[in-house]
Order: sequence, then C-alpha cells, then structure tokens
Amino acid sequence: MHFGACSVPDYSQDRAEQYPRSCQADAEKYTFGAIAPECCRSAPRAGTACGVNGRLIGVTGPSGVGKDTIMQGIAATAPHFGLVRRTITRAPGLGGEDYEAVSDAEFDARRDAGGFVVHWQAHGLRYGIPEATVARIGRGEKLLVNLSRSVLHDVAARFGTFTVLCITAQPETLARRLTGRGRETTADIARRLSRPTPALPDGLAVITISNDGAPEDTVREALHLLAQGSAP
Ligand SMILES: Nc1ncnc2c1ncn2[C@@H]1O[C@H](COP(=O)(O)OP(=O)(O)OP(=O)(O)O)[C@@H](O)[C@H]1O
Ligand SMILES: O=P(O)(O)OC[C@H]1O[C@H](OP(=O)(O)O)[C@H](O)[C@@H]1O
Repeated sequence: MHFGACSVPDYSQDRAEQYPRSCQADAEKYTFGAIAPECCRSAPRAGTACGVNGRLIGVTGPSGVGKDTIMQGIAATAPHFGLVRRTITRAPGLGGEDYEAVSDAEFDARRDAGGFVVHWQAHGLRYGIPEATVARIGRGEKLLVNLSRSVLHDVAARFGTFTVLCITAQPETLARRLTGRGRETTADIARRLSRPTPALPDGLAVITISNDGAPEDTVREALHLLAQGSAP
C-alpha cells in the first residue's frame, strides 16, 4: 500500500515549507490544530498533559479492522502525526506494527515502576502505553496510538486533548483480513472475531470511520475529519 505524502490537503503550518509548492497553498487553510484544543483555550485540568498543540488520538476498533494500517497511512501521508510504540508481551518480529516485545516479567517490572500510562490485557497478551507519551504530548506532538476500547476512559483522564478515531468494518471484512494477515492461528482468529464489542465511554470526542474500502480512502477521510478539530 502506498500513501503519497501529498495526496490530501492536510499539512501543519510550521512544516508547510517542507512540502512541494503545489501543496503549500493549502497548508494554512488546513493546518492541523488551527482550532486550539479546548484545554489550551482555558487552563489545563490538573494532572492532564497538554502542550500548546499536543494532541493524542486513540485509534480503536475490532481486531483486523485496520487500525495499524490506517495509523501508518496517516503518519506517512501527514508526517506531523507520530505513532506511539506499544510494549507488548508478544513474540518479537511478528509484524503488523512496530512494537516493543517484552516478557511477562519485564512487563510487570515496567508496570510496577510506573512505566505505563495505561495497560490492559486482550487476546492472551498484555499491552502497555509508555509513560513517556505524556511528555511527548506535552512537547506538542500529535500522536496516534492503538488502544483497547476498555482503557479509553482512563486515557481521557490523563490527556487534556484526546480524540478517539473509531474504525469499523463489516464482519466478513474482518474475517478476510485476519486470515490474510496470517499473524494468528485459525483458532486465535475465531476467538478474535467472537470477542464482544465493548461500548465506548460517554463524553469522548469520537470520529467513526469505515475501513471497508481502500485504505487510501480511509486515510484521506480520517485526515479530513481530524483536521476539522472535532468529531462530526
Ligand atoms: N482498507 C484495507 N483494505 C485491504 N486490506 C486492509 C485494509 N486495511 C487493513 N488491511 C489489511 O488487513 C489486515 C489487518 O490490518 P491491521 O493489522 O492494520 O488491523 P488492526 O486493526 O491493527 O488489527 P489488530 O487489532 O489485530 O492489531 C492487514 O493484513 C492489513 O494489511
Ligand atoms: O477489543 P479491544 O479491547 O478494544 O482491543 C484489544 C486489543 O486488540 C488488538 O490487539 P492486537 O494488536 O491484535 O494484538 C488491539 O490492538 C487492542 O489493543
């Protein structure tokens, strides 16, 4: 899959000069974050992280829906978006995403030392979001992170500016993609497909987008909605 760096008009103003002249005309109009996040227009809530333009975008949806594919597409198309590297008790090098593979013992040690903003279990694995993410957002980075729907409430409490990008697809699409990816066994895939869909917590800014079509189309639509600065 190829995501051209200039296929959508969404460029941060401070990096606009790095793009071809044909893209610069749109840079100011579509500057991501031109609408100041709510927490930056008023005093940040105590204990939350918020840089001047820092923003965390939690990407959620069922296994195989394309969260990592779309996150990588967004970051490739609009490089002012970065990705959070998750810590996972998964064997190394299985692909799909750039993750830090750790043992259960190492995961416990990191958690006990306060090394994770949030952590959760799913599919027989444990996942942690590095605490360093808070400082990155505080420095003004715009980061995408693949999150379990079960931790959205806790993440929202830590980050003043938090948007959920909820990706959906038809059940038959999920089955086809998980089989095609080939990372899990047939039994694992059946378990993933039968996993109940947790409800999203109330009160969050949620952008819902279908990924049944081409990934390039999903990326373009996601960037368009994110650039609006709020859920539709
Ligand atoms: N729009 C799309 N069209 C075709 N194939 C896609 C599309 N989006 C993702 N895929 C493919 O579907 C498979 C699953 O995608 P991906 O790993 O990104 O899903 P995920 O939601 O991150 O899954 P998980 O939660 O299990 O990590 C991959 O093989 C990916 O290449
Ligand atoms: O169903 P919920 O709890 O929302 O998501 C659970 C987890 O499932 C997936 O795991 P993986 O990346 O396929 O190992 C997602 O990345 C997420 O972390």
